[in-house]
Amino acid sequence: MVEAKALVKRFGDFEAVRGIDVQVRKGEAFGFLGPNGAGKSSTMRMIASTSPRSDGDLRVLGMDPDVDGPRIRARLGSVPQQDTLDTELTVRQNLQIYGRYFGMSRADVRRKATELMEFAQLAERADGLVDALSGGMKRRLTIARSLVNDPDLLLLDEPTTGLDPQARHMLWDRLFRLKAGGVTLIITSHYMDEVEQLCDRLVVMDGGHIVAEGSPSELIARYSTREVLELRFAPGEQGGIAEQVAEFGERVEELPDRVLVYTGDGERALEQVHGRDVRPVSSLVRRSTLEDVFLRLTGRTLVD
Ligand SMILES: Nc1ncnc2c1ncn2[C@@H]1O[C@H](COP(=O)(O)OP(=O)(O)OP(=O)(O)O)[C@@H](O)[C@H]1O
Repeated sequence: MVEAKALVKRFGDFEAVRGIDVQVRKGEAFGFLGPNGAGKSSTMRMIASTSPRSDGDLRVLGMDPDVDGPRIRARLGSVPQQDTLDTELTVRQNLQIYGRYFGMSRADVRRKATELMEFAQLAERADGLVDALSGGMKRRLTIARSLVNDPDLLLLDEPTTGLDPQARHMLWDRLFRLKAGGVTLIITSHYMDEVEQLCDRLVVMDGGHIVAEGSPSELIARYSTREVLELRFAPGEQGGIAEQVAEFGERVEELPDRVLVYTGDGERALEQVHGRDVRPVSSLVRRSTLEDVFLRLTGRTLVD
């Protein structure tokens, strides 16, 4: 569906995307995970064929965006980071106007809008103004709108940023349905849980580069341990702790607010910590996540 080789995006002298290779296969959910500024949105805009590449090679749905931009755009759906809904129109009108824009007949547009409002769980709000919708509803409507042309490929740039947990789960559920229906999804996110839940494969991006690629479980197995023990200390008491607990894990990371011990057995490590008379104010044993992968690869956390 997408094939990029040595893809570059420059803004003046600044290289936002520094020669990345990416392949997205039909029917998969593919993620770009990275912090703000990693180059995810710039990459998405090139794939969406709304921003020209500066260098390298790019094929989307088998076509070159430089040559076939309009044909590519007619076959993909794009959900940008910021909603661009017409807030003074109703839910139904937003969908219908978009359908007309794709050249659909009035009857088709009416049918499609009804189907999409069902899908987005917005049927009850059909004739209400967009302005009155919650953030989660607006996002669902933006996704519904991007599906008007039955796209083969759906691009979602930070789909749940700013939404509360319940709204995020509802939106993930809709995305799972799309995937089950055969739509290829490309998702950018700086939330590791989002990528872990939704994506079959992902690339980790940092500073315009791809620093790792694989399925969530492959990346965790390759770059982390099964469990992590998180230790938090009273203000000013964390100094020197990392050295004291280093031998209880395969690796120890010291963050400003906690010490992380990477180990196959977190409970055992916690017993050892207590045995050493180290007294954290709180401790937590959890499984490894993509956040740990990112920390290992870059020395930084995803969300500061
Ligand atoms: N139009 C532009 N002109 C100049 N610099 C830009 C432009 N768009 C993006 N950049 C810069 O390119 C870098 C990558 O931005 P990009 O938006 O692709 O990152 P991102 O990973 O999507 O992060 P975010 O989640 O903040 O959008 C950033 O340093 C950004 O400031």
